[in-house]
Amino acid sequence: MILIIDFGSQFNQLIGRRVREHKVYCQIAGPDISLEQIKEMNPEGIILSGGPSSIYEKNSPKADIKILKLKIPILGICYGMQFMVHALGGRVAGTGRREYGFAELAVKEPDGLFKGIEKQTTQCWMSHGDSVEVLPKGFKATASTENTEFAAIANPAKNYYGVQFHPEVEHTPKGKIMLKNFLFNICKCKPSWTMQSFAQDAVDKIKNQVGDNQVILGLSGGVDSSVAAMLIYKAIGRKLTCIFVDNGLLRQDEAKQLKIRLKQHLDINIRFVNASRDFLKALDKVTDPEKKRKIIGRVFMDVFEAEAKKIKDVQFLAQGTLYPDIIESVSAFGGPTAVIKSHHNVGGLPKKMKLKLVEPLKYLFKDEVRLLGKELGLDEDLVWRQPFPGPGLAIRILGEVNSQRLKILRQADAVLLEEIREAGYYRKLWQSFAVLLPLKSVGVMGDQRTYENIISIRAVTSKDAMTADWAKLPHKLLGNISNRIINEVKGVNRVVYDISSKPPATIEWE
Ligand SMILES: Nc1ncnc2c1ncn2[C@@H]1O[C@H](COP(=O)(O)OP(=O)(O)OP(=O)(O)O)[C@@H](O)[C@H]1O
Ligand SMILES: O=c1[nH]c(=O)c2[nH+]cn([C@@H]3O[C@H](COP(=O)(O)O)[C@@H](O)[C@H]3O)c2[nH]1
Ligand SMILES: NC(=O)CC[C@H](N)C(=O)O
Ligand SMILES: [Mg+2]
Repeated sequence: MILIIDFGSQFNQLIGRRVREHKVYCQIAGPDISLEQIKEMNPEGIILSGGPSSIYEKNSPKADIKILKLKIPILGICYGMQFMVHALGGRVAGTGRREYGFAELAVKEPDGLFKGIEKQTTQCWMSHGDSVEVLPKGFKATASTENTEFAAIANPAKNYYGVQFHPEVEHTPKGKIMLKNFLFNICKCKPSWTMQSFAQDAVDKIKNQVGDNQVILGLSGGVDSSVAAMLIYKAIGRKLTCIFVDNGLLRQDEAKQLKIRLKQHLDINIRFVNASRDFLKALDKVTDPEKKRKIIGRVFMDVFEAEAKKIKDVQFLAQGTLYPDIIESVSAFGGPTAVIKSHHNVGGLPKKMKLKLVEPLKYLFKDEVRLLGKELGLDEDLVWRQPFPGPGLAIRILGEVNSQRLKILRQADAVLLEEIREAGYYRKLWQSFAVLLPLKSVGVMGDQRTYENIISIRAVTSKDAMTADWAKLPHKLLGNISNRIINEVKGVNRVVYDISSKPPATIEWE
């Protein structure tokens, strides 16, 4: 396995992905990971990620410099390389020669990271203000750009490599080869990590973690929690009880349909709990998005704890949390990445919890979970279900959430989904849904003045929800959706289309 030490780069999840694309398992840890922990993990190689800080600043994140004595190959990327240089006695400084975006990389020798890259120059993608000025002993420059003499460095005797640019982004076209060289030629990894081996590993880990205890799992009918349920069921069988919570924030007929479907496809203990009243009561008059999310996280937990009490020996709560849920929710390792929004299952959880978490998917991305689902034999329909957030319609009703507004949004959303499905767009889109705005506008219907609600259509394409683009839906389809919503949903007289990407917007509106 490869250990990635995260200094707060926006791209660290991408590094992980790239490593796994080469069928090598990896884990990401904060710079505060101890030497003992690293030894226990016994990685074949360590990748030090980039980060927003400058190494010569007093409080910049630093890993234990003893990792440089472990005789494990190291690849430092950007800040990661600067950390390594600084720790080994070289010099890093803000030279004023900043580089953002494309740069032409002149490779000195097709060896080490650059093995197989025959061409003398290739493109790379840069994002830095600091540069290496003096190399530590034993290092040489292996590539440079116009502004950066030490764009890539190596100490082959020790298997230490550093790059100032980012090999993990798509804009470095040969980045894949460089990472491959690091993994297979330098670290001598074997490409043996597959979804199958991941599943086996995950099952073993679950067994270890929970022992003879009972586990409850929040089952939403989405792909993540369904896959988590299958893994845990494999590990502990009937000691798993799934709990499906109707929080009153689900889409039209969803609770009913899910009940039927879940029973059909997953032969597992499932309890259905209707807690709509608790959720709606707690959300009464609340308009702030983060408050809504925290309230929902808390009520979910109240329900889970109450259910746990009804079963003997429950100490664990399992969830289908994925890596992007965590990235956006927490300021990673107390450090540099910012909180974007509190996903109900991560940042929305209460600080003190009686139940311990089991989250077998927390290092995976959605497309990986879908592959895993397929591998485990999960029903096609479930594998390809569009994601639906736990806080449900509450974060798609801007402003107050009440039963009247829920009714409007449910109807509009049902029309939208029906049209999207009929037009053959459901699977092509990451998500497609309706949002109810906290505004009214004037219209004229049957010669009468109306003053009614506005629905926004949101449809996006994405690979992993970290970034997303608004979908270029055909005008005819948009027209049909708009017509039908205005005609069929009482209380709506205007429909708009959201044409913002993520970033700078997010997929959900709250
Ligand atoms: N209605 C619900 N009842 C029980 N647990 C839920 C419910 N909604 C969400 N959860 C829990 O919160 C986790 C995160 O929700 P999320 O929507 O991200 O995942 P999912 O529903 O499993 O999959 P998808 O992203 O495809 O909807 C779920 O995996 C599940 O454990
Ligand atoms: O289970 C969830 N609990 C949450 O609190 C939550 N918030 C956002 N999402 C889903 O995450 C993806 C990214 O959403 P954003 O671009 O809005 O951050 C999108 O797919 C969102 O639907 C959530 N899922
Ligand atoms: N992307 C990075 O890792 C940047 C490193 C450092 N902050 C610099 O500006 O050089
Ligand atoms: Mg969901």
